[in-house]
Amino acid sequence: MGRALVGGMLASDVVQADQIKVVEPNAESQAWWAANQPGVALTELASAVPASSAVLIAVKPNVVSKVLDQPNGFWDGKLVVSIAAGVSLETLSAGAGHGRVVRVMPNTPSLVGAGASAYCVGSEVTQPDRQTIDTLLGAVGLAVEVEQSQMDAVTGLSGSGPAYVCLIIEALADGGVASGLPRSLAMKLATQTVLGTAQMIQQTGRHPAELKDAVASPGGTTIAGLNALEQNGVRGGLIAAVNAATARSKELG
Ligand SMILES: NC(=O)C1=CN([C@@H]2O[C@H](COP(=O)(O)OP(=O)(O)OC[C@H]3O[C@@H](n4cnc5c(N)ncnc54)[C@H](OP(=O)(O)O)[C@@H]3O)[C@@H](O)[C@H]2O)C=CC1
Ligand SMILES: O=C(O)[C@@H]1CCC=N1
Repeated sequence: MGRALVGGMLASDVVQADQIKVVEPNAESQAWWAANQPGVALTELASAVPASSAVLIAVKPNVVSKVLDQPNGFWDGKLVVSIAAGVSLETLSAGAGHGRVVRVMPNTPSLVGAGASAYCVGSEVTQPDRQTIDTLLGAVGLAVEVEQSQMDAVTGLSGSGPAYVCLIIEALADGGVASGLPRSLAMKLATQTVLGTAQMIQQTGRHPAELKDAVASPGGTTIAGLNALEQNGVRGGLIAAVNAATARSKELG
């Protein structure tokens, strides 16, 4: 996720590579950064943080407190931003030793400037800090401020959502193959159908149910397909997926 955010921010020109320092202990990941983002410096936490105004923590949730556990005053004057699922503002504040902390839930389409991020802020976050967050996240897609109480549900919906949509696209393509299309054509058509439908909903502002009805001709193909989806519990399955991921985000916290 850290790669997607940094990649998206660099592509949008909101930051330059020489403004970013990456701390990454994993040798394979270090090699990835060197090969794919050669302008970004790989360094250690002890030298990166003192030289930075803002820090983005993109490690797994159970590692966040370990990363924050540094000598007294280490995080003073730094805007500390975490993208870890379930990790609360209170945990971030306790680890950083101040309330200039931001909890963000981004998603992977940030890599191509089409992300959806929600964030909530700690007690000492200033208006300029909010602008910084809006600028950085806004550069890679939609950025909205929410209440912390909404973050687990955001995680279950938009944080995990790209995986659900990928599964849907893959399954649509499988259906095309099962119905006789070559794999590459089926994948192309499935992907463009999901993209185009999302754009149509966004640009027309019309309700998805209305747009769905417009596709279904009486006695036609679409209503036969919709009937199969309902019989197979797709709607209930997606609702259950968001609920399960929301519950898991609560557990991680
Ligand atoms: N993937 C996604 O779509 C999203 C993820 N997130 C959040 O982003 C965070 C990262 O997730 P994800 O990118 O999937 O996980 P990854 O495991 O791919 O990335 C985490 C990276 O942090 C490294 N790391 C481990 N310990 C440290 C440390 N002490 N200092 C610096 N780096 C360290 C890991 O190395 P190593 O592999 O050696 O452990 C790894 O390269 C999680 O908290 C997750 O909840 C939020 C939104 C969406
Ligand atoms: O699966 C996860 O835990 C992370 C958080 C949201 C998306 N990926």
